[in-house]
Amino acid sequence: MKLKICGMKYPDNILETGALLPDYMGFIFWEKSARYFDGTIPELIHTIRKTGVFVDETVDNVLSTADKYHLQAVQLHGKETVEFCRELRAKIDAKIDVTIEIIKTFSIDESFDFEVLAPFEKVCDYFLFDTKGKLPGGNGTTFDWKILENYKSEKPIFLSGGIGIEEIPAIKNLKVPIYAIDVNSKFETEPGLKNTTLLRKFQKNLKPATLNPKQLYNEL
Ligand SMILES: O=C(O)c1ccccc1NCC(=O)[C@H](O)[C@H](O)COP(=O)(O)O
Repeated sequence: MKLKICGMKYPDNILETGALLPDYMGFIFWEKSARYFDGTIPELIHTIRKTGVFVDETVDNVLSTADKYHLQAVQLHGKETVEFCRELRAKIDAKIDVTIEIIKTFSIDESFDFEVLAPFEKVCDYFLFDTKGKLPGGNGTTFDWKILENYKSEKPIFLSGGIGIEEIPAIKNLKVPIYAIDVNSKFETEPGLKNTTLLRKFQKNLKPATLNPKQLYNEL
């Protein structure tokens, strides 16, 4: 199971967090966020996929930001449509020098209808399930994961929304194909500043040996 640490902001803290070798690191390119990123990303080991998080941006702005920061993944965290994702996918695929993953977020509450995902299957690489809240993201609350029983797709997901150390036992019992866990505010001392001691503890507790078989395929 992979780990994405989202909402990075400060260069020294980015380096310190990078030393934990997460699989993804997220940078928020939504100006209204307390974690809005407009700095310089320090050099990170290439195995960490730098991920830009966007909320209802234009395709061209997503692409130019991806170019500027050499992003390996873009996370669409607003109400982006299937057509938007298709156009973005086509423009990314036309690039010969880079591959950029598309992660499409869906904000989940008790009435979420998983049928809406079907047309997105072919135009994005992963779904990310976050908790529906006041803000598009970073609300710090979990959703009721029981609703994931309605997820019938084989597409691996990023599980997100208020995840902290206490959630690990429940994560290990989930029967959905989890590709990555996305963490953010539960590991902060202030918005954008991550507590690496706590993150290390989380990583250690999320070890693959204790995952269920459906989750383990991601480790092969
Ligand atoms: O974190 C933000 O400030 C944010 C603002 C607007 C859109 C997305 C944002 N975060 C994206 C993420 O991937 C977060 O990790 C995700 O929402 C979970 O955050 P949290 O509930 O704090 O764990």
